[in-house]
Amino acid sequence: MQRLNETMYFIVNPMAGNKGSIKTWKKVEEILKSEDVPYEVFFTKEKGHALRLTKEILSQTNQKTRMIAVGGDGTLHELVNGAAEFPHAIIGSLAAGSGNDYVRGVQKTKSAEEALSLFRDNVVRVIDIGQFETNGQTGYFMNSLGMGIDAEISYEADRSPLKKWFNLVKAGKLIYLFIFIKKLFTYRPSYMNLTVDGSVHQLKKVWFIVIANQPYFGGGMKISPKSKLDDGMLDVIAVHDISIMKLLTVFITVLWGGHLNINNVDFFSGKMIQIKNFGSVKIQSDGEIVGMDEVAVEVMKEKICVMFKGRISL
Ligand SMILES: Nc1ncnc2c1ncn2[C@@H]1O[C@H](COP(=O)(O)OP(=O)(O)OP(=O)(O)O)[C@@H](O)[C@H]1O
Repeated sequence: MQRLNETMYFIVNPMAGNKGSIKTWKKVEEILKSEDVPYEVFFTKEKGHALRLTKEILSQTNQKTRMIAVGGDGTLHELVNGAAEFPHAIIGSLAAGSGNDYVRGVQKTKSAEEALSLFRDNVVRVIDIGQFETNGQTGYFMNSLGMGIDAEISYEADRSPLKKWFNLVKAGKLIYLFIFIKKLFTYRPSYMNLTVDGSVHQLKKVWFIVIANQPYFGGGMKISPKSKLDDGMLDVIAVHDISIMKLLTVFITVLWGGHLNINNVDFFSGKMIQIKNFGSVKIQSDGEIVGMDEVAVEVMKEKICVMFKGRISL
């Protein structure tokens, strides 16, 4: 059996959570020091740096190695993409971003202290992830991939000068609500072909299609309540042919997962999924924009090892 590398590796995105990640890291570093836990820390300098650091660290060892993202789902997304081809990687996260759906839906810890104690206990499991190909690029997602208004909101929120102001008054998530309301009146739902394990669904006026590996997306919305991390399947939620008022109902009921009872909120489950949009719309993967209009997704069964608290079957 492979030995465990005693050193824990932390990759901190200093910009995550309006720089709140630094505060989280300092608190955790104090505990690590006071308890003599071996660790190394790296601070990212730009987008893409966490992925490169993860590859560099993992290529220098073949011992089982704990790689921990300190940030939000964007930082975790980079760690997963850097680690996916290294079977000795073990993934964890200290929630310090604005969404933190990975910690909410996969790792299931409620505080940094609890997460740290989980990392030290080293309770692990191997889970599925999604692999996508879009516009000639491939990558992985841990939480979900979406095409439609969700990706357009992500894109605009990240670039909005208002984000800084919402963050300053500690209401960072409100930028997404603000842009959602704006998009309700400007976004044009489009025609999409959705193929799930060979069955083609021609959908009109699609607001968005999300392919989920775990229940949560968008910072706490229970988009796919039935998703399991180890079933070798991905779940697909397609919202189409509904009025703006009904879409608002979807965005309220999704908070507890009640949206699946609404007409034209369709649910599918499959291993290979393709979406083709007729028009021009963005694609997000764990909240990061990865492409446009056409994507092929496949489940990678039991691809990655994560630290995990909770029941064994989700
Ligand atoms: N040093 C850095 N400077 C700027 N951006 C960075 C840096 N390190 C990582 N990033 C990028 O920051 C983005 C946001 O990271 P993350 O999701 O972890 O934080 P967040 O606060 O939850 O952000 P958001 O509210 O945008 O989701 C990611 O796209 C990541 O690649």
